[in-house]
Amino acid sequence: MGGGGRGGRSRTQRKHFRQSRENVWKRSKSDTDPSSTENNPAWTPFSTENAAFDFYYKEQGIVDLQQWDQFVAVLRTPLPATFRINSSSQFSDDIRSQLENDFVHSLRDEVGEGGETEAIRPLLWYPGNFAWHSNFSRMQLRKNQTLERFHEFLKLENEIGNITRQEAVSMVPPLFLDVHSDHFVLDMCAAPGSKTFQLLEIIHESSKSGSLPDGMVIANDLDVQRCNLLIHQTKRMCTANLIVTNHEAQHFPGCRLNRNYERMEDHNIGQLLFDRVLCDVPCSGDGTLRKAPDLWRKWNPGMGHGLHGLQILIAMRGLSLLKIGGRIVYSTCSMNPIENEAVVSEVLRRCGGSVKLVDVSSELPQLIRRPGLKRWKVYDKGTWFVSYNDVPKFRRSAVLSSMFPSGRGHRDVDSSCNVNVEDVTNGINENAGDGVQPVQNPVMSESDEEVSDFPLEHCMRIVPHDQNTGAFFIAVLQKVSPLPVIPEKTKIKIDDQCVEPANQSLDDAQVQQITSPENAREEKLEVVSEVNVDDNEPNTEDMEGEDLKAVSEENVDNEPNTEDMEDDPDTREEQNTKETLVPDNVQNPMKRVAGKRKLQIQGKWRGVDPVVFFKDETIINSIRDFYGIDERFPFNNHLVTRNSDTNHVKRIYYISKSVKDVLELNFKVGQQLKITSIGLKMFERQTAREGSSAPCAFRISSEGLPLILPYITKQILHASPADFKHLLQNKEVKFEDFADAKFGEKAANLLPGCCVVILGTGNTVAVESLRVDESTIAIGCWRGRARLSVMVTATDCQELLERLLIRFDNGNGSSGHVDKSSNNEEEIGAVQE
Ligand SMILES: C[S@@+](CC[C@H](N)C(=O)[O-])C[C@H]1O[C@@H](n2cnc3c(N)ncnc32)[C@H](O)[C@@H]1O
Repeated sequence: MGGGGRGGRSRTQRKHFRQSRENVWKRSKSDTDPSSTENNPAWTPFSTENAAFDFYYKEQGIVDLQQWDQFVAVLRTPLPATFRINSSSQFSDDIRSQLENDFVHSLRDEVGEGGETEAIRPLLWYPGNFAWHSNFSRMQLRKNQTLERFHEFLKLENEIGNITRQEAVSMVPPLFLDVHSDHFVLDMCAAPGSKTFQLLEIIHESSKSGSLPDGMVIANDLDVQRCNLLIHQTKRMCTANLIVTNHEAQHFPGCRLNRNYERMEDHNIGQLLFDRVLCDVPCSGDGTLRKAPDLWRKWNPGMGHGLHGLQILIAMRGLSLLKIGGRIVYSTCSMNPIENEAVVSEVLRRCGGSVKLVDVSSELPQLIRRPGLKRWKVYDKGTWFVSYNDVPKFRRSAVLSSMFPSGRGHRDVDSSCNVNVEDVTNGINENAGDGVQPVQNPVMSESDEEVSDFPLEHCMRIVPHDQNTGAFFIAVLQKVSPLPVIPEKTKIKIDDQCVEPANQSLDDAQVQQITSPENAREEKLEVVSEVNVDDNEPNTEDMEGEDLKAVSEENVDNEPNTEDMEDDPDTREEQNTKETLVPDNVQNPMKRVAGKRKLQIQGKWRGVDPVVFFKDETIINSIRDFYGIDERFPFNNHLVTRNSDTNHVKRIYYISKSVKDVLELNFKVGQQLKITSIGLKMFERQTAREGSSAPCAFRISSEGLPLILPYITKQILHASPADFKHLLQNKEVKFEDFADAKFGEKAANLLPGCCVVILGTGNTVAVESLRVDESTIAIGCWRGRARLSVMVTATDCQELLERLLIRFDNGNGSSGHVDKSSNNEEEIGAVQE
């Protein structure tokens, strides 16, 4: 958390920021002797002392002074690693039983002192006990040999998507959103996507095999590279109900049809409004000090001040996009009241009774939380202010009335417009910044200390020493009526600094579409290419608040080994995706420039792959016929591509009805949404080098298989566990080498090309009559001239083998280990014959 805002930095600021980070590392490494600390879990190369921090938060009273020592002592220790089982995974029960029956005992025996240590245990407050706490820090998991098997398990399951490594407190906000499977949810600041993943899990939880929930999630983030991380994270979920967008949350498009259009057209949605909004805003991130100890050196009170204005704007935009009766959760991983209670108060003030703070004290009762603060002060340049009245005029551009409990004075000053979004987005506010050292004798202003009139005790503060976590702030708000209307004449300039008047709000339910500055910046060139996400996943665990490296744009998607496949010219082109500058006056921007990739345009967004409905009947019919796809599986308007040249389509994505409705609306409103990723990769162009005798040019992707599986009637085989395992272990098996000769024969009788192999129960006679349901295990294969080859990644093979071994427990001593040697690290493909 709190790493937000980098997207708005200028190049020079980014350079300074990088340099200062590097200096922190250099300084701190030379301060310490790594050899003596290597295996010490408490070791950190950073000093965890910061006098300004103690001074500031003691005065703010975020914890009772009697508890201060305990609070900071815990804050200075490394954070225990926590993780969550994906509740919608078909393997969630297997994983849980593996944890309970194996790891709980083995880890306790191995590392528990005298056996009493609870090495790993479920977090009782998480519904269904899907979330788990370990007593080991990330460093311990990496370094401690006895934990190796557990660490490997976490890494593998995380990669597959069966579990997500995520900080415990970061799991809390989505739980208070009360999401239902038919909800439209907006995750405004979503990257790297751990909460988006949770939201998707909830939406998918009760879906039956082959059906999709009615709801959907739009995950938005300002930062393109972080968006790519999010796409990678959520790809593990295999969902057709997700759109990823790339906007400034405070300017998120309204997508509202005008009234004439509404009358003329029979459409599903007239405006993009949401049932739930998650507003996990960029913040100073001091709640993550336990996992990001370098923050101790950098921390100063100004970090929070600098983000306050942006946080209000984002929350207000979220509220304006929320349906009446809908819920919004505002959260930060900061402990600073200026980013928390002050923001909530200002939002309530602006909404004038149309929004209420919800008392959720009876929800998740096992989660220990503390009430929000009702009183706090504002610290600026050596002075504590208890009221805005005492702030000298020359400091009023940095110290805003909205920062105070009463918010008094905000009507006199256009407070939010005084905040430079560029600065606040960066977390750098020169005016508000303070030195690290506290002033020895701070001045206190004269006025009486203010107390908020709002029921801020309904906000939740989670503190580290209550349940051995990081710190978090959460407020749950409900929109009970339309937001206050803005009189026509006060619909003020909408520029980078200010979306709305300081004391009034734009409600999309009432106000016609606004022209956001972002919409106007059509010329912004950012290459966001179709699923150009590195499968060699950077560890996105707990990335909130961390500076992220760019994700490779090279497409190493879930493709079979290219060595074995014919080179597809289109693939080559897409893999070399790089921004190509096209002169502004170019007539047809989609035209190919010799040897270079065309500049993609998605509506008004240049440099972004377009989203196009795929309607090529010839291809669709060939796919339907080849796999015998049941007519009940809806194709019409559910297929999209990211290539407007439909003759060269490489991948076809499947979208749910909810996503389709949003996409259709987006076309009608002039493509206001800048879509980075949409839907589920369902089909992928594929030919074998052995000569493309395959009648269908498209294979089914591993992500799409679970959804379409119940509707496939051709090119499908049921294998006995022995043959299924044989396939997974060897990756390619000659037809005559299968244990079950009939199976080999059936494989040989398939049409050449992609096919699906389903794991049977062991009885070779009965397997054909098995019904496909949520528990069915199936893999994509390639029927070549003489053999079957699996078309899933080595990691997936390994995971499936482990599951098989646990399920069937055949006791033959086979390790089930997959030989990765003949393959590219990630991919297994149909092998040349
Ligand atoms: C606290 S992190 C979000 C963590 C995320 N919700 C999760 O659980 O993985 C804040 C995010 O806000 C993004 N951000 C910063 N300024 C933004 C803005 N103006 N609009 C949208 N996103 C923004 C940052 O790129 C960052 O990814």
